[in-house]
Amino acid sequence: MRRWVSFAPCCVAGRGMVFLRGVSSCPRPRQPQLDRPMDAPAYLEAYELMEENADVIFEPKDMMSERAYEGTGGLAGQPRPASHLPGPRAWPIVGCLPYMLRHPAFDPDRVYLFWQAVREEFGPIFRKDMPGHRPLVFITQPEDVETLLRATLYNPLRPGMASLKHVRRDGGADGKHHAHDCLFQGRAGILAEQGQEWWRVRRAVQRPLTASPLVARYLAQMDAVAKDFVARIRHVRDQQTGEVPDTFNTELYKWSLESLGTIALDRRLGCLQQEGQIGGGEGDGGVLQPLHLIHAAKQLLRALHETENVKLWQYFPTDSIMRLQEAHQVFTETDVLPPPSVALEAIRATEKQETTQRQGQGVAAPDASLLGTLLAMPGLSREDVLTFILDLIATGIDTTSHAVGNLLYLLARHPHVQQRVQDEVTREVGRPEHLRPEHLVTLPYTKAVFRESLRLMPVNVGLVRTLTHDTVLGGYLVPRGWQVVAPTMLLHHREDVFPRAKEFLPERFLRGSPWAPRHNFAFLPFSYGTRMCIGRKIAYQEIFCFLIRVLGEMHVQYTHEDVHLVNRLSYGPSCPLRFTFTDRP
Ligand code: HEM
Repeated sequence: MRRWVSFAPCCVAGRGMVFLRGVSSCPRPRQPQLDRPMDAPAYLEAYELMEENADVIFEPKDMMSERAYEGTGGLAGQPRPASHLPGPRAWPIVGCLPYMLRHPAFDPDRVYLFWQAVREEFGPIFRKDMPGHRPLVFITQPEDVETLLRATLYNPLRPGMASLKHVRRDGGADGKHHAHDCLFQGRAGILAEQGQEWWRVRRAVQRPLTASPLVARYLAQMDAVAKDFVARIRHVRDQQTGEVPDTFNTELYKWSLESLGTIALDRRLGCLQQEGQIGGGEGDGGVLQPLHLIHAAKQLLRALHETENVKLWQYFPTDSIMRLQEAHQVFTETDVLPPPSVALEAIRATEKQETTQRQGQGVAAPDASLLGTLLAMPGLSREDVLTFILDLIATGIDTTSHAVGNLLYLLARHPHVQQRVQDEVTREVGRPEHLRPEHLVTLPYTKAVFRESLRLMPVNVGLVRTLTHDTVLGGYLVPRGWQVVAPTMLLHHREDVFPRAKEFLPERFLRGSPWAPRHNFAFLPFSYGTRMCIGRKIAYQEIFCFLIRVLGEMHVQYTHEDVHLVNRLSYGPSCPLRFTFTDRP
């Protein structure tokens, strides 16, 4: 069965009001109608909350060119009807499948090559009709991305994750009763839910997840994980050549799970222990062993990728949906597997601890953990917290491990950039026993390198929204209910927006650069608005601990075949990342 890409949330792309400020000098192509449902006051709150929690990862002063974008802008006159949208020929029932499957650029692992070819043939906005779907509109101009995201700001409907919803909501693929049926109570969590139900949870978890002091409380643990990863590299690399084995992608994955576990599960899991030492994680009370956990997390992500791409599970229980259900249970059920689920166990431990610490009812202690804060949050049930933690695990592992893998690859291929990062890290941070929050904000060049790596080799496949009202995009009136996709690769590689777009030029993200992006909505790695990535602060902290510790101690080289991106739940590397690590003096 051939696969075609779907848009899982983490594939999909940020910043908050930074952009609103930064964009003021860009011409406003069109005035999108704002979807502000008068009968839904909760959504109105979203706007204020977004402003308060504007992304502070990328400071506007560091970030954007003030130059106006000189693109084609809006089209004068009446918009054309959607029926005039260009695109591959669509046949009754099969849509444009025959065109796609016969196209020389079509590769199910690299769908962006096909999209690029279609853009060349049909222009910057095109329509793709697929069997069983409403028409899908692809937009590749930053002005249209701005229109789309502003138009859906108050009610960001993101399609996808139907299989996760099925497993959580409808009692699982096998139709049997599972313990998690009562856990999820028919609710599917922020990844899969839309509208009021999505917002009910998102508004409660938004503040703790994006509050700098709370995330910074985990800096010491994430730093310890990064240091353990350096030791792990030394352990797994060839002692003569320094080259790591072709399982290194899995090592990155272990780092990511271990690092995320410090905040999401409030514990060290033990994924980076050397083989001889692997047992239960620290303070685990007998929960799953690290290797089982890694296996379950991998199975969850792989199965989710499959179920989101081939949806035969809607008609009968497929192997992929059964695997998704099985992996999901590993994190939730207490009676299926003898070791209690790691997520439930973490919640129980936190509840026990918090009950003794909490003075008043429903108020978390000032230094409460993320789990403790969420459990004390009014309006969030214990089941909501569990579901949310699972959502963090589902989205937070392959995104950061792929981002770091891509970054190491680009640094290995550009030794002069690597040298500059190392010089900056040595000068500004050195090799302290413990990293402090201020260390992470004194590395402008390293930040620029991180951004440029997310531009050239993005993690997110694209941003997707279902239109909640008719919207003019690229001069066409696209009807409400249609899905619109902004594919990252096609935006990030535009020569007119990113001069010398094919080159790795971190300087473009430094102030005053002649290669600076020409439009703010062309580069949204964490998306924009109320539905933007909620884990971006965590991702940033994890990745900077990694960079400081690994590049502070080692040089990285890569001598094998070129790496390109393949689409999974997020874009990942096409081959094993067999880096060579040598110790710096
Ligand atoms: C480099 C790393 C990452 C990138 C590039 C990234 C990017 C994204 C993007 C583009 C979205 C979709 C936003 C939209 O539809 O507008 C998203 C959503 C999300 N991300 Fe991330 N992400 C990263 C890391 C993480 C991490 C580490 C976590 C967890 C700790 C996480 C948790 C989530 C969740 C839960 C959502 C869904 C939010 C919602 O629907 O309300 N992400 N991310």
